Amino acid sequence: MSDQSLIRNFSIIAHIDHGKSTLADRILEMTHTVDARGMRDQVLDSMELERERGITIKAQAVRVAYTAKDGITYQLHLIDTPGHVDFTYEVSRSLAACEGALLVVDASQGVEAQTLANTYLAVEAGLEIIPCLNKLDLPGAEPERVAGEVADLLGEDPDAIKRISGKTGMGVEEVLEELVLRVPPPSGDPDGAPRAVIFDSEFDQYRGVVAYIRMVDGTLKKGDAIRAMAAQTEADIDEIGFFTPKMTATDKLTAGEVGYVITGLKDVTLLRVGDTLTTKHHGATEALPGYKEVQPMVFCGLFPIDGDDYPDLRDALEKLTLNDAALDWQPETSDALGFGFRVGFLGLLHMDIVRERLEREYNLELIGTMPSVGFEVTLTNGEELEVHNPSDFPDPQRVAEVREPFVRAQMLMPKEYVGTVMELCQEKRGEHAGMHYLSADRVNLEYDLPLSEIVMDFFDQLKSRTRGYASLDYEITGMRASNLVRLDVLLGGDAVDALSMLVHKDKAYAFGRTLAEKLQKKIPRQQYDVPIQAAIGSNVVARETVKAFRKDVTAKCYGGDISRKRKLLERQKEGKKRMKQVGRVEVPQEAFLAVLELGDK
Ligand SMILES: Nc1nc2c(ncn2[C@@H]2O[C@H](COP(=O)(O)OP(=O)(O)OP(=O)(O)O)[C@@H](O)[C@H]2O)c(=O)[nH]1
Repeated sequence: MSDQSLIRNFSIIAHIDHGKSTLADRILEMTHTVDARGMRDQVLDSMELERERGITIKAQAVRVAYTAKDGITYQLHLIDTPGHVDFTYEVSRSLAACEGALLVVDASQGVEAQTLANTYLAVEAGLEIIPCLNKLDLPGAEPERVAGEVADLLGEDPDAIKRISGKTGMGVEEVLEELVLRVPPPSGDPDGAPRAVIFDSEFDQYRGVVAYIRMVDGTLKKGDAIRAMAAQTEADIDEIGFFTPKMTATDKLTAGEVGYVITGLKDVTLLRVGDTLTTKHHGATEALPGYKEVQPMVFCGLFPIDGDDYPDLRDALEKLTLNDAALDWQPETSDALGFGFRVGFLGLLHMDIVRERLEREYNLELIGTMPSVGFEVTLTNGEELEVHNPSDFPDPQRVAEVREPFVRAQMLMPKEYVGTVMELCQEKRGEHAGMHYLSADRVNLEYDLPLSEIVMDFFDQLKSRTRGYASLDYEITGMRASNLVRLDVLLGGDAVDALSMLVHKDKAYAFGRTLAEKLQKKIPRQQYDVPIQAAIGSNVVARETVKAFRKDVTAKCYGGDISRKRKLLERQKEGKKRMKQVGRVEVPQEAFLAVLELGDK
């Protein structure tokens, strides 16, 4: 089918847990896209980790045939979007492949930070937005209040907003009717030079890179020689098709359609999200707008506990990179931790996911250093540096200016928490940027904050100070000059490079003192006293000592029960697993993250 007037391309956008995947499942079920037997919950979240964590990481696209009440069968493409702040760019590209969006808001919760962020992205992309209040089956649902919030956000009539339950299916059909009526069909040129936007790409071990595309103009056919305009990649189309949600091969995709191409390329960076595909011969000369190379924003060092695993860690990173164009890494040597890699991520969730996959799927035991952001440094001789690792920070004498990334954060919360959240933002060097009421008692607070503070423990603090009631979203707004200094930690007199960090000068002393206290509790007793010092340059700002231990763990066994003794020794070994020998001192993984707990003294 290629009559554009019958195509509707849409996404479902929502705050985390508001029920996006459940609604998608219901739509697939109601349109018989997936039969009852093939139906498992959340068909669209295919990655194992994704399922386990209940979050959507990869955007997916399914073709659905829907016969509306007017008797016409429409071809709907449901494009799933990642639901997390780390993947904003991917969300924006998925939305660029659509003409409409279903905005799902949990009627027992209300408008949250990602509701706003995703709505803004959808408005920016010029989409027709159909709001739905979800989870109406819950006794705690407050559709009237939440309809008011959504109505304010979109300028809609609160009574016209759909009331649905993704769980029971109530109201879902009405939403599809509305979608067919209100979302405009695609309007590209079916006879023009082919142009398709890549809104996702993934690596399949057997088939190579699968690029998810939305045809904007013209036609792409099996066998066509194609070109990715930004990456300058050329390849032939081995297979072209669409998702039902199974991959279903076809001979061509034409303007308005959504599907995939397989080319045999082996590296996702060759077909990047946001790039435009055209044909090599008689192709388009102008790419579709909006392509951007994503930059890693958060960095951390990853080191194998057992140095022999270094080559395995490299292999594992290479494999993950095949499927993750946003992952960036290079070898790093640390005096303390040996050989490892400095890895760049889009954000903290991305970092957690990659670490977990390395440990789980590749069986690696890793020490991860404190996450840090990328800094820009201008030296006194005018030279510019990018610093991704605090231990590479130049001698302060040579530094003319340091700049760090700032974000504009939006925090939504009940009004009684505004005071405590403002206090938190001030502590984290925030600048107030705005505040308004969403409804009588819910407030949207905006602050400009350094990303480095968010990376530390901001989200946890926000959650704990608002008893879980606040939601957060942010976007990077640019670099700003800051007065930062490097704080070093010395164990047994030796500086441990992996524990260095950049902190604001005004906070450095207090920070150093608390950090030394935390480390003193984290580092187990050893055969001798271990002095811990925090220093800025040669200036020691704090000092603590881990006293030598007096008792042997096995001393209590009286040498009698040999199996018990072995067990104890084994347990001790187990506990040591996540230890790293740093000079003469054994340091556990948690010490490297001690700084994350500085807030909750
Ligand atoms: N009672 C009720 N629960 C629902 C409904 N829709 C979703 N849920 C539940 O809400 C939780 C989150 O639903 P999901 O569909 O996973 O939410 P999501 O928005 O896809 O979440 P992310 O993928 O993390 O963005 C799950 O426990 C669902 O079972 C509904 O209509 N009624």
